[in-house]
Amino acid sequence: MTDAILQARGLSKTFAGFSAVSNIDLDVERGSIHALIGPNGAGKTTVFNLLTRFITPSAGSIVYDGTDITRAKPTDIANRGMVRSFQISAIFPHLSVLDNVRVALQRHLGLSYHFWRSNKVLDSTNERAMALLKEVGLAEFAGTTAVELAYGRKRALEIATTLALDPKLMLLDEPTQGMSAEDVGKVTALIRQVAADRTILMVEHNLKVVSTLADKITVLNRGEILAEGPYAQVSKDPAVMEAYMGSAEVAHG
Ligand SMILES: Nc1ncnc2c1ncn2[C@@H]1O[C@H](COP(=O)(O)OP(=O)(O)OP(=O)(O)O)[C@@H](O)[C@H]1O
Repeated sequence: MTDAILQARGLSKTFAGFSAVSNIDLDVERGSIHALIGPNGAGKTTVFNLLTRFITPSAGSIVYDGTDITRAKPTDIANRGMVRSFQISAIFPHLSVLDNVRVALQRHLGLSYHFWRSNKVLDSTNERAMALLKEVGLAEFAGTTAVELAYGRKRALEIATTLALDPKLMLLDEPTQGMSAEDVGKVTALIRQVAADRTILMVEHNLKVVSTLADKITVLNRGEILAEGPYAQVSKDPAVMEAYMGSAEVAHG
């Protein structure tokens, strides 16, 4: 029996008559890493925006963890544990790495700014913030100003601030984009680690990352699902190969 934490049915989005996403059914299994791939303009970002309610579907329904969220507010969804990586991870560049995670924790707890400023409350989040930094391998950078972090470590900090919201389902938007091969390897390992007791849905252009991490891959093309399954299966699918032919992503692979 399947246990989908996220289920979309007949999801569609039309922009001024242009059908960006049409009639998509998606099942994200609890505890899995699920990747959304496809050539440029395939509709991946639109699907992410629909699932997280940044935009409203023209048709279809979305059920998250047993609740219909088709009309829910993005913040309600985040509070229920479906968190998109950049949603709270606008890193404050001039705060320390530790303070960035503490701010995220305080936001999760819904405490007011003034309350947050009390030393007692700050101390109480210290321990949890340090644990999160440890989890993403940034403990030794706790006192570093965020802006000074190398690029790969900034993404690790983003993941830590996302983890601060205690997500059940994390949506990662191209987590390895623009990274050196070394950083790609590190972030891949980090994603695998944080996925141990969570579900991950990711848009990712790097096919090597996808092939390493994803349990299931949904391939989008022109707003529709072209293929779905494990990497070994979809990568041999003639329709997928044709859709990728001549597209930039092949080079990334
Ligand atoms: N707000 C909008 N208004 C009009 N058209 C849009 C809007 N957002 C997206 N589109 C169109 O919908 C299609 C899908 O775009 P989307 O950004 O979801 O694709 P994508 O797969 O994320 O592409 P990329 O890999 O280039 O980021 C594109 O043709 C795009 O131009």
